[in-house]
Amino acid sequence: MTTIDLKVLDARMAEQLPAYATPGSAGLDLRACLDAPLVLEPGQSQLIPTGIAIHIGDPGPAAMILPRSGLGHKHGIVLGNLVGLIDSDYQGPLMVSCWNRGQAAFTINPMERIAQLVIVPVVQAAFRRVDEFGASERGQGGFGSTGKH
Ligand SMILES: O=c1ccn([C@H]2C[C@H](O)[C@@H](COP(=O)(O)OP(=O)(O)OP(=O)(O)O)O2)c(=O)[nH]1
Ligand SMILES: [Mg+2]
Repeated sequence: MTTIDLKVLDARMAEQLPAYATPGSAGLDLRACLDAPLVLEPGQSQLIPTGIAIHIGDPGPAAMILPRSGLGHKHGIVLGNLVGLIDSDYQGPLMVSCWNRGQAAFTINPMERIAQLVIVPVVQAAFRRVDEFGASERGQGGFGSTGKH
């Protein structure tokens, strides 16, 4: 288990800090720290505060914000940026871009769970400039190039 510094920016979040719902959960649900219900019309997106900030402080891990499957599949509520990537040196408020890609208006209620945070390992790479790559089985083949006879 990795420990990450967290600031409570909205007092309501003090009672419900992000926590894994089950021992095997990969994601921690993020809540909409709204003062009033927010109606997202079809096609509309809105940046919503989560009431917390995190500082990972180590380039090894990063955090990703992903949609919740139920909201995305049943109601078309996904992320305006598709995936949110939280840098290890970011210290500002965690924000969720909610996008209603569906056909009907959807109301987000205060403190509703709107997305999930996943902590992932990151490899930072240095690039070594070369003129030729060593041979590989795939070479330059891509975009459906495999499995053809
Ligand atoms: O869904 C998101 C995505 C990003 N962030 C924060 C954390 C992240 O570290 C920072 C910058 O995000 P990103 O690098 O994806 O955005 P950018 O458009 O490249 O902005 P910047 O120039 O600040 O890097 O914004 C969020 O709070 N929520
Ligand atoms: Mg950036």
